[in-house]
Amino acid sequence: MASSSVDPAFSIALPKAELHAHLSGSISPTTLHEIWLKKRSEGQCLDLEDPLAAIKAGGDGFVDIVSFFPLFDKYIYALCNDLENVKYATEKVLQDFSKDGVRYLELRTTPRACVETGMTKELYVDTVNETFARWNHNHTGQLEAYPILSIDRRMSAEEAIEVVDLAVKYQYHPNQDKGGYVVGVDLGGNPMKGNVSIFTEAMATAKANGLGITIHFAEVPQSSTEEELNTILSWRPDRLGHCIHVPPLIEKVMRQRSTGLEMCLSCNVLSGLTSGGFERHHIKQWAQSDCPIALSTDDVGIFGSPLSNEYSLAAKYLHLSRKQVISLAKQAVQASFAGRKRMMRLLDEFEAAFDQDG
Ligand SMILES: CNc1ncnc2c1ncn2[C@@H]1O[C@H](COP(=O)(O)O)[C@@H](O)[C@H]1O
Repeated sequence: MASSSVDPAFSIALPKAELHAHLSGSISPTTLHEIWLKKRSEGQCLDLEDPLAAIKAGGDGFVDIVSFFPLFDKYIYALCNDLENVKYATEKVLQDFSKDGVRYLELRTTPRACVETGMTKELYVDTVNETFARWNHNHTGQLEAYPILSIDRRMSAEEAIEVVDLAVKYQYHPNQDKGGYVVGVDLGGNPMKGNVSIFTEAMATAKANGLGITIHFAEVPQSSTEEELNTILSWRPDRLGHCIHVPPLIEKVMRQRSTGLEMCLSCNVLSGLTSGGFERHHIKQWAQSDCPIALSTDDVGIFGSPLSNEYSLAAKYLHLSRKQVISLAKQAVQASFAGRKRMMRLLDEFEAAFDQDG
């Protein structure tokens, strides 16, 4: 492999670890379109617009953040409201990440129920876990995938504990094959909603059971009060996602702890969560710290930027050589909840091949 610039072929070939992607936001418009056609042929979803028209970014790929969150509740969840389609969409998402050269994936999802189809939260998690189990079994040596269960900020304390209980029930234990693949718990959802302090008990239970903890952090000014951020830090999270509006004192603690950071460039820029475009993205400030950075896609089905493109963007805006891009990919592995040894080996092999040719 010649030592030239970071082009798309290089970014796809790079063995990548994706740590911050939402299952329902990673379903491609094409897959949603297929589900929509199937449902319509069965006389369902007749009032729902074609996903190929409904999920469209505006000019320059801009996605309006106000209509972003309702897109899930009103649209994507109406299509993926039964176990058959949840399974189908999950398989398609795993295939899409694999095609993009992702070799390790932590995919987060919120347990969801639907009375009309008989889908319970437990059946939802069971179906997702089973799909991951089958994938990992049938694709050894390719993409290795693990679910993370998300608590939504709108949930009650009891609902959050229910999510953690499911995560424990389906937890991944590396040395004993119990069939579970869940490696962690996330807190996400609309950052304008909720009071995070009610989730302290749920997070303590997750931690006590050895699950990884990752939290959406300082996404908008309203969710960036010192009170909220200090509450989250008191849970000793392993990783933090987005980290846009971090006050200096909080930043100091994160740097001291070398907390893993999930950075979603396209999501932040295209949704207007950050200002100043890619050029002024806060990844530049964190690149100078000891915090491992995991470049991530967040919702590739909506923002349309696969992980390989996120690496190309980082190379362009941080002015990275191929060697430095490989180091960045290793940082993501350092922050992962499983599979580190295998991924480091893959990246070392990739680097050695690159050294020989370059
Ligand atoms: C700006 N980025 C974001 N910030 C916060 N939460 C987000 C998000 N993007 C997605 N979600 C959360 O993920 C759910 C969809 O996937 P699952 O149904 O769980 O698989 C959304 O309902 C929202 O709660």
